[in-house]
Amino acid sequence: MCTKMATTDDSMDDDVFESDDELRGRLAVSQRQTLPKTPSPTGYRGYQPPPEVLKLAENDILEDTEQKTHKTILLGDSGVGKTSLLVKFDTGKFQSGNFSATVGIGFTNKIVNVDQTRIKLQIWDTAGQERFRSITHAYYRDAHALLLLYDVTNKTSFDNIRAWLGEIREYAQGDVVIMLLGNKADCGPQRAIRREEGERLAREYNVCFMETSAKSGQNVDLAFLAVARELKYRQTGEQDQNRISIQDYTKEQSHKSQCPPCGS
Ligand SMILES: Nc1nc2c(ncn2[C@@H]2O[C@H](COP(=O)(O)OP(=O)(O)OP(=O)(O)O)[C@@H](O)[C@H]2O)c(=O)[nH]1
Repeated sequence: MCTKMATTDDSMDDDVFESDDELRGRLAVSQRQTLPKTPSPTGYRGYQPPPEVLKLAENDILEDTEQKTHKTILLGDSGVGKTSLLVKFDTGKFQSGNFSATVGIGFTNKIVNVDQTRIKLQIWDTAGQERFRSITHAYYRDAHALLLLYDVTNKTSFDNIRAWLGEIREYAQGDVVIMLLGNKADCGPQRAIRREEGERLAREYNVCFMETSAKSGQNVDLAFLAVARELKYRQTGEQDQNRISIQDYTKEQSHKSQCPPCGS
């Protein structure tokens, strides 16, 4: 179903802060005081990375701990599918049904292979609701990459992208990797924003663009892979020989996506 249900779950378990004492101090205390305890979709205590990720970590724990972590943040209006995209990437699953808005912020670690190098992404899922904006601003500053989502069935979420990009300019580092994603691309009949409009906006702001679907999985892995590639090659200063082919691959796979060179 493409219809966004307007229910809100004003709650967040502080489990998402377990591995980050600083966050625990900054955020969780106030939330614990004011909100009932129901876990946010990505902040659950029993979280286990998929077996292939665990295996990678077992093989070379030393290297992984020494490896640079790339802080990657999902941004966009409430209901555009940030949590769903992350859950799909992380678990391969899509949970349809009642929409429960994210409260606060939480992260998931993922390792992505880019040309025999493991790139560690620490992916933060933020709450899209306006009232949490001041919390999420604090996280922009040290972000290496931002995935900015709109919902192709929701014109307001697309119109708000300019405001989001303004905030990014204000709070994030100048060299942050930005990927614009038009999510819910599976929703044919309800579509309100054409792919070309997304592409045009991305060109205007000189950012990468793809259409995605957390439901069908379209371009979900590819979006994170493209971000990891960009981070890797920026970090090493090497030329990405496969960059062109990734863009071609994106087009061929979906006929619905485009990734102009980031920041060029
Ligand atoms: N059809 C379709 N529905 C989607 C897709 N992605 C998310 N949804 C649905 O859209 C609703 C909102 O998704 P969420 O992932 O919770 O949105 P969010 O951006 O995390 O929202 P906030 O936590 O409030 O910021 C849910 O009902 C999802 O099932 C998609 O690609 N296709």
